Amino acid sequence: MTEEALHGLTISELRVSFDGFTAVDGVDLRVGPGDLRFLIGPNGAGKTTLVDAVTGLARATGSVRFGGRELLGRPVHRIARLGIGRTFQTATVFENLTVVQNLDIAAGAGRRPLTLLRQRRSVPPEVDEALTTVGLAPHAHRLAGTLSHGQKQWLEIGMLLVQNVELLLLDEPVAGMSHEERDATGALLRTVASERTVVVIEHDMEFMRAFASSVTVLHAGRVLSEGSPAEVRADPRVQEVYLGHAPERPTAAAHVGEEP
Ligand SMILES: Nc1ncnc2c1ncn2[C@@H]1O[C@H](COP(=O)(O)OP(=O)(O)OP(=O)(O)O)[C@@H](O)[C@H]1O
Repeated sequence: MTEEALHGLTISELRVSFDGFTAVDGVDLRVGPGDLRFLIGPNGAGKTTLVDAVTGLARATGSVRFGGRELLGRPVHRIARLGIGRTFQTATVFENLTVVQNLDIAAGAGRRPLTLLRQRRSVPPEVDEALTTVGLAPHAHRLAGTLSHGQKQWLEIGMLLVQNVELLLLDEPVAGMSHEERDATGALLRTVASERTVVVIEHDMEFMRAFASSVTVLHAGRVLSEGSPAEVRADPRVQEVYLGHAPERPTAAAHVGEEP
């Protein structure tokens, strides 16, 4: 098996229905390692449901393969053990523990709770590395509850890194961030994506244009368009979905995602 076949994400004919309503309607998606794929689309397009299906939270039919293994049908914790991790729009960190303790707990999922909480003399190397990667080394001993919204998101990404997650699925990681935090997050995602597979659900089109290496547009549970940020911006179908009408001039494509 090639390196790419081993680590890429391949979704085929994915379907998720809720009481007869089909939220994800036959999606095919291929994301290779080293890709920073943005998943965009209007509200209700099925983005979160797709990620729920990949991570075992939503029952689905079709196929989702990662690392050469089928994920559909496995329980959530087994999917996590295969190196798949996600973040939610609201960061889920332990607010009363320090940054380094949060990372330590994530890194030592198999260790006993008391061992984890005991004060350590030194920081494990993978925790140290994650602290530096996500830019939280200067805040290592701060309580996570005192971090800014953006810093909490970075901590969550760090918690995935210390678990050796190879496929990261991030739900609107820059929502509510300042411009500086957003740029720092983009740079972080690029670093992370150079060694892992990263899928980002996003509504922030400016952020997408600045940092995506490829984009998939979902609409009504289906893939509407796919390509580079420039290619999807130039796609009249994408314009129509976002603006409610086809662009009058090709240059209007520059405004995908902005209010008409
Ligand atoms: N548990 C559920 N039960 C019934 N319908 C659901 C459920 N979860 C999602 N849906 C419906 O499925 C559709 C897709 O929702 P989903 O949250 O995946 O969209 P989204 O693209 O992530 O939207 P947003 O950008 O607003 O988060 C919506 O119509 C939603 O109401």
